[in-house]
Amino acid sequence: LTAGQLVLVQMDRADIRSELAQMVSRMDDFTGTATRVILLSNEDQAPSCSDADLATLRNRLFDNPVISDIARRADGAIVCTAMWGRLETPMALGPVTYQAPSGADVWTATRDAETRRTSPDMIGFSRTVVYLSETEIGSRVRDLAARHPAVIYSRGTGQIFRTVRIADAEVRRLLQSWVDVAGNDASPGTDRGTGGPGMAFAGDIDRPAAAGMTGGDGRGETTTVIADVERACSRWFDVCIAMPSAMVSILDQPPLVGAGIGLLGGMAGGGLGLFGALRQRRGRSVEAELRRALARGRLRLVYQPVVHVRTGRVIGAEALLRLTTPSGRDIPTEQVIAVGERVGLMGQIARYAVRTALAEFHPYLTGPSPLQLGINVTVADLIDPAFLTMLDAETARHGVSPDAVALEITERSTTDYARLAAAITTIRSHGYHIHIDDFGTGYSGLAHLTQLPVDVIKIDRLFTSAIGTDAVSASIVPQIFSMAATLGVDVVVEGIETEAQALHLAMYHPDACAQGWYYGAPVPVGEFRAG
Ligand SMILES: Nc1nc2c(ncn2[C@@H]2O[C@H](COP(=O)(O)O[C@H]3[C@@H](O)[C@H](n4cnc5c(=O)[nH]c(N)nc54)O[C@@H]3COP(=O)(O)O)[C@@H](O)[C@H]2O)c(=O)[nH]1
Repeated sequence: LTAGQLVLVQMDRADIRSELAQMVSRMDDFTGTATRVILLSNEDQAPSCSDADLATLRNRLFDNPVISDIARRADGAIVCTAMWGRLETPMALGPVTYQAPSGADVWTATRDAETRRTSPDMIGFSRTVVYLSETEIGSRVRDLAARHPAVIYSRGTGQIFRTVRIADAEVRRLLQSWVDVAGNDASPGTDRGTGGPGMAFAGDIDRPAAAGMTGGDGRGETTTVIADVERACSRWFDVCIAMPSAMVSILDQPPLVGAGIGLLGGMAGGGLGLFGALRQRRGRSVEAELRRALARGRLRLVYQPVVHVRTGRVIGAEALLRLTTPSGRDIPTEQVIAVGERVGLMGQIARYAVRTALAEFHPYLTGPSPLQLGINVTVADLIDPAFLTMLDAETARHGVSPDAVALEITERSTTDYARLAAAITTIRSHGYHIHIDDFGTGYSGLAHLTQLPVDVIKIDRLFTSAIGTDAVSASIVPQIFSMAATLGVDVVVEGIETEAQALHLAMYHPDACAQGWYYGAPVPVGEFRAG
């Protein structure tokens, strides 16, 4: 086993402890705000869901950006919310994921593996349920955890609430077992748990689950193994955060390297207890494909028409990324974007998309009746001045007016709304448009939307799939339209698939624009028809 095959990444413990302390203090902020809002709302005098009650809840919502909605519950169902008003059909609350010692019910964020959509955390006590803003929490946690993976869990029960940059199910399971062993005896405050990783390590090292340490398939993949963990717990709430403080990356291992790693783990004992193996073969192969495709210009774009509902006229298009492997396998775009986000390639993807889209779609963006092209970018791109410089250069190069380009914000988080709002203002002053994508799933907090000077909101297909049915989510669509009218922004309805949905739109929202398979699937530029 040569030294070159093992890289030990030992992070600075002092750094990690200070980062943990900050994270715990942020968590205390969120939970403290949610608790205050719940207690205040429980004491309100007006009857639940009366006009006066909803008005009070709305004011409270505007004042608390970490909350994305405040709801009243009765008989295990949400009956009204500050954002959506009284629901015609109460929305049943699923089983709680955790009951805090205080008696509060907690539903933790769930992420749909298929759609990658995240539902927010909710905390309920008595008649009030607050929805924590996924955007706020996610971005602050991601901020602080930018350099480290982390797992957030209950000290009382060891239940994992959330993992940050720990995607592999196996590691989650192993962290869970570490939490089970070490979590219960952690003392409050930002001190290191006394259980220590060695305890879990002892049980895990020989298990087949540690297969990452047995050498893989010898094709030279990298395996990362978490070797040691630091953690800190809130003094006030039942929440702890654990971060790996040492990781071992095994590079280009020959088939028998695992034996060596096992030996190293054995020698290091509790101090460097190897207690988890990360196998990310699938993720890594998508990453490798993505990197190769970016380097060789093999990423493709397809274009989906956006139509004006009343006239049926194509008024624009959205550029959507496609990755096909040399062997002809299409990798789902959701997966490509997830990997791009995880490995920090989104900036490159956005630049690639801008250059490619303007180069191949520019004939539709110039001339007497230019279309408008939506290009997906992240918040990080919007606030990067170099991105705007590149965009200006590319539009000028292809003779495209900035007015024909809309940047669609796909990332569901931001670190700083004031900064994002300032960046949006600058970009719009150059003539570009800003669209909020997937409205209803991310930036849905009213308080946030009013801070962002955007041109269009695109209603997520999650809601439009219910159009014309009796589902609760269908009743949300008219409310989004009235909110958009109040804010003076236009609406694009996404995911229209059927004639019935299109007719419904034509009847009730004829001046909206829409997108979906009914009007046209995403196609390569050569197959795009504007007429
Ligand atoms: N940052 C970037 N994100 C990108 C880019 N290209 C795409 N994306 C985002 O990836 C997500 C998945 O996109 P995709 O698989 O392309 O799916 C899009 C459409 O194909 C699909 N669609 C369109 N019409 C319908 C429909 O009628 N029914 C239905 N079930 N699906 C439909 O929806 C996706 C469009 O989503 P949106 O962007 O929200 O309008 C997606 O989140 C993309 O945003 C990229 O270059 N950069």
